[in-house]
Amino acid sequence: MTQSATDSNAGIANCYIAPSSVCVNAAGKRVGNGLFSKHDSKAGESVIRIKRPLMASLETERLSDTCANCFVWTEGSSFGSRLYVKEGTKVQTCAGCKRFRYCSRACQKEAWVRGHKHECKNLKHISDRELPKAVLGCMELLVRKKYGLIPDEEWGALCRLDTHMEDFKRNGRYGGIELMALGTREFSFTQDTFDKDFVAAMYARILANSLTLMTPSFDPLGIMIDPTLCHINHSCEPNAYIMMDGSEVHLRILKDVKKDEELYISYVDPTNPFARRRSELQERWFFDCRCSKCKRGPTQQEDAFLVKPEDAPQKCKDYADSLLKRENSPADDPANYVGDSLDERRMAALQGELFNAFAEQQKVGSIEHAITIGKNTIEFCRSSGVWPEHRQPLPALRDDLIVNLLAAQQYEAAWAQCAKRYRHVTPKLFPEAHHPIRVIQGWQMAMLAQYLASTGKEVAPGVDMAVMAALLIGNTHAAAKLSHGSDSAFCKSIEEKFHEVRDEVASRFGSGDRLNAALKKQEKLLMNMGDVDI
Ligand SMILES: C[S@@+](CC[C@H](N)C(=O)[O-])C[C@H]1O[C@@H](n2cnc3c(N)ncnc32)[C@H](O)[C@@H]1O
Repeated sequence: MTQSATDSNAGIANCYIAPSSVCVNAAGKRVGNGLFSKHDSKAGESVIRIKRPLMASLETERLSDTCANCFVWTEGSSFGSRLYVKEGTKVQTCAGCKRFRYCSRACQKEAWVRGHKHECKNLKHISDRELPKAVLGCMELLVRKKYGLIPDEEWGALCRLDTHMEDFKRNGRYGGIELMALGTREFSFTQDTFDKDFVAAMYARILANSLTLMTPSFDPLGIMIDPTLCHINHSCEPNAYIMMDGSEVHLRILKDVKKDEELYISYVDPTNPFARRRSELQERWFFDCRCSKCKRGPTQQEDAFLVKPEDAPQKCKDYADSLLKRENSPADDPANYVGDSLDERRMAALQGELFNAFAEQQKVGSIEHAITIGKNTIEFCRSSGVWPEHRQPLPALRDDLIVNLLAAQQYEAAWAQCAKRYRHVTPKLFPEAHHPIRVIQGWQMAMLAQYLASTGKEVAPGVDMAVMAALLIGNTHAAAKLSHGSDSAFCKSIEEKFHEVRDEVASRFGSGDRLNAALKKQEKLLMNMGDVDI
């Protein structure tokens, strides 16, 4: 076995593959596999560690500012919270292909040995052509296989992944796949090794099975595929999640699992309502979800309104009626389905309108415009009298609004939204203190508090932003050990900040009762700030 095979399989000893209870046919027979835990595992444990996924391919926009080997994103936008990226990190273009960039000679060398030396000259001729990430990823796999750089065992596992060709034929994407595969075969100079049907199947496999390549703060960078990771089934109430640390991929435990329990990640945003989750899973992964949460139906908090649809305020019903009269009413999209009664269709129409606003907020070019959409839609939800703070897409709208306010340097307004989220949204959506999204949000907020402290402005009466920052960094520090792992670059950077901030507040309050009282006071003020209507 080659070095790369040994490395990439280094950390899967804690799990095994066996028939899954969610992959069953109409007769109830188990027809697909899943990944199971070999031992009792506690929340925060890493049960799989893969040095690098078999294939990873960056988004076109990330090729210019991200290392194609270790995936360090040099230009990230998450306001001050990306301290795990070493200051001054830059990427340099490969002089040959002029497409990929690397942050160091060591990264360039690693990529070269892994297979880039065989594709660099091929890519050189087409350096001015934009190629989709799936094409680049597929080219990489084909070239590495052609030159014997992927062990048979791993290649076999990759080839056993479902191509979903029949599904692609049904949804009309098959033609596009054939076309892309032709280009992939030609650009990679692998016509002598693989026939066109094989390449089309591999391309389809990538589309149907890849996971999102991301930073430790969940900024999407591209796609990745790995035969081991591809055995993990989906659940809308997952007990595990994938976390990246540089090029390393970990499967970490979210909720304690017992020996022989199946491990699940969520392929989609599990905080979305029932019909939206299922529709996304069907569209992108071609299956009807059979997870424990879906089995309970649309009865969970993510499907609840503040009042029953029939009790919605008349003003809200009138507005929904105007949406129902539209030719393409959002209520007709199965992803917005709430129920068949008129009042439920009204709620479906409202929901569709909100998700459209969210899409618009993400699409518009100007930050100011995105802020206006975000604020107006949030205000609409608040005044509707039916929309809970934690029902999507309201939390997603607020998350984006915070990012945009930070980009527009409207720090106090961003803080107010963060306080609202901290108080009313995060604990509902992510009840576990070590939930990685909760940790990322806490860290972002801590950095914002630290910045506001440095301005010396009084954000609200009695608020001491330096102590607030210490409170938030302390909480994040403890939780990040579980969410990201003590050895991760992310956790180490928090650790450093934690010591720095703790020393600072200790110099003002000592380290005993006075400090605890100061922290408690700020926690209370933070809760009050979260209660303000915005
Ligand atoms: C990436 S594969 C996961 C591994 C796969 N079960 C196997 O045997 O290789 C994704 C496929 O697993 C099945 N699957 C995953 N999660 C599921 C769920 N919650 N309910 C039903 N099927 C699921 C679907 O067929 C889906 O297309």
